[in-house]
Amino acid sequence: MKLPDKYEARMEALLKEEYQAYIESFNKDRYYGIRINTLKIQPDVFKKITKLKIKEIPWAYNGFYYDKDQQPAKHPYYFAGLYYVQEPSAMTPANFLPIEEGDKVLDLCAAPGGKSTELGAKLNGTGLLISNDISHTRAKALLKNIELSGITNSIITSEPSENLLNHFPEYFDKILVDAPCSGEGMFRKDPNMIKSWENQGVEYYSAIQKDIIIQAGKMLKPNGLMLYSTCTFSPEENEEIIEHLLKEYPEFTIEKLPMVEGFDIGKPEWVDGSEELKKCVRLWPHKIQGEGHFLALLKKQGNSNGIEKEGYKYSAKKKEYIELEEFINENLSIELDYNRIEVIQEKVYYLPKDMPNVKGLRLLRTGWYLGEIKKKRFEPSQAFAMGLTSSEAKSTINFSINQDEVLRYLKGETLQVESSKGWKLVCVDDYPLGWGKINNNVLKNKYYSGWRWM
Ligand SMILES: C[S@@+](CC[C@H](N)C(=O)[O-])C[C@H]1O[C@@H](n2cnc3c(N)ncnc32)[C@H](O)[C@@H]1O
Repeated sequence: MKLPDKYEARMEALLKEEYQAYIESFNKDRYYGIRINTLKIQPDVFKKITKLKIKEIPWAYNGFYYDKDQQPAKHPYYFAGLYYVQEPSAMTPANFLPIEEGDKVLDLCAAPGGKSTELGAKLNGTGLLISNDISHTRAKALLKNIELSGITNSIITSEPSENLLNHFPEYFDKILVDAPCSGEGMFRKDPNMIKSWENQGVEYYSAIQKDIIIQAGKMLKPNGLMLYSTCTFSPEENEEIIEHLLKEYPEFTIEKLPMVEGFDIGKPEWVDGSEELKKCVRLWPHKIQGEGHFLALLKKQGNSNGIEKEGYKYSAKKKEYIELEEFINENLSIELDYNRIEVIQEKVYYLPKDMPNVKGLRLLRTGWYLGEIKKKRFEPSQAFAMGLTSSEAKSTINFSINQDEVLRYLKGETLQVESSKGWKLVCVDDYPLGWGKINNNVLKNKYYSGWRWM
């Protein structure tokens, strides 16, 4: 791999005697990982049911390496949302941000959702997750991953950080800023990053990151925690950004992060910064089995309770959702708080508890999209299926992983299945994949066409 001369010279000047080991890491293979979605399955249970050859990642209790000749994204368990395919080092930011159930969490730069899906799993259906990305196109991929993971308490926005700040000053308990960066830590994984580094380098991103971290800081409640991460090495995008926050905002302190074997500390000497920066963490491809990353956990000191935002005015009217209620009574054993239902142009959503007022924001999703009312009938959505467990459905079609019907279902085929008439939650080994409707032992396939197995 040919790295830009300018880049090599910078890295040599920074790394000195370590530089050779760093450069040699480019001759080795990159590492591949999956992260288990604990909303759906625990890692020890997954280990028992999977045929993938996997090995624990030391810094992520739910992360596993897999061999590169395997294709985990081409497996029905992936379609059931049991795991997310993620570069191993990229598992650190969401794993190291201590989320507690009930927290209000912001993932500011969230697409395509590698970290949001873990934050949502840690919330375990409680609190609120706002996942945002300035890019509308990338936010659509985020939406898919949130839905596939079965996260039901999230709001997906597509806004620049300053707009979010206008809505949410001192509102969040936890914030993840996985900042846009020059991507130096991903050169081995994705050589296309080199071109983009040459086009928009370190200084371009450093200026953006300085704005973003200050805006994020203002959205954090006193006593809240914010994790800043990048997948790049340049001090201008890492220690310098943290130093900038501490100068502008002396209420912030750097908190210690777990140090796993091979992790390196922050480098104050690279930015003429305070010794505190040593509490930041650096991941290097020549020291660990993963790509490059930078992490800093920041606490905002203070003792107010933050600024409570005006709550959302739930306005559910029974006549709007009567078909949904009928569908649930007939097919499911779940209890919904019907006050939280919202119907917009026949589309039915289950809004998060403690939903904030989001008027004026560009929204891709508010809460759990349950389905559509079509001709006085409720038609459940793919996202509804993904947020359920098999035991919550009164009637399922449960295929075992070895049955060829699983792939045929995921490809959208109509299947012959002996079963009673009506809606069925179609599952693989008891994990929901989507909906089907039986009539005369024929399963009409309701798997969302945009997600089909190709
Ligand atoms: C490193 S990527 C995020 C990856 C993501 N956290 C994940 O794990 O899948 C950075 C993201 O920041 C977004 N971004 C850039 N500028 C932004 C801004 N001002 N506000 C919010 N998002 C921004 C980009 O569109 C990009 O998707």
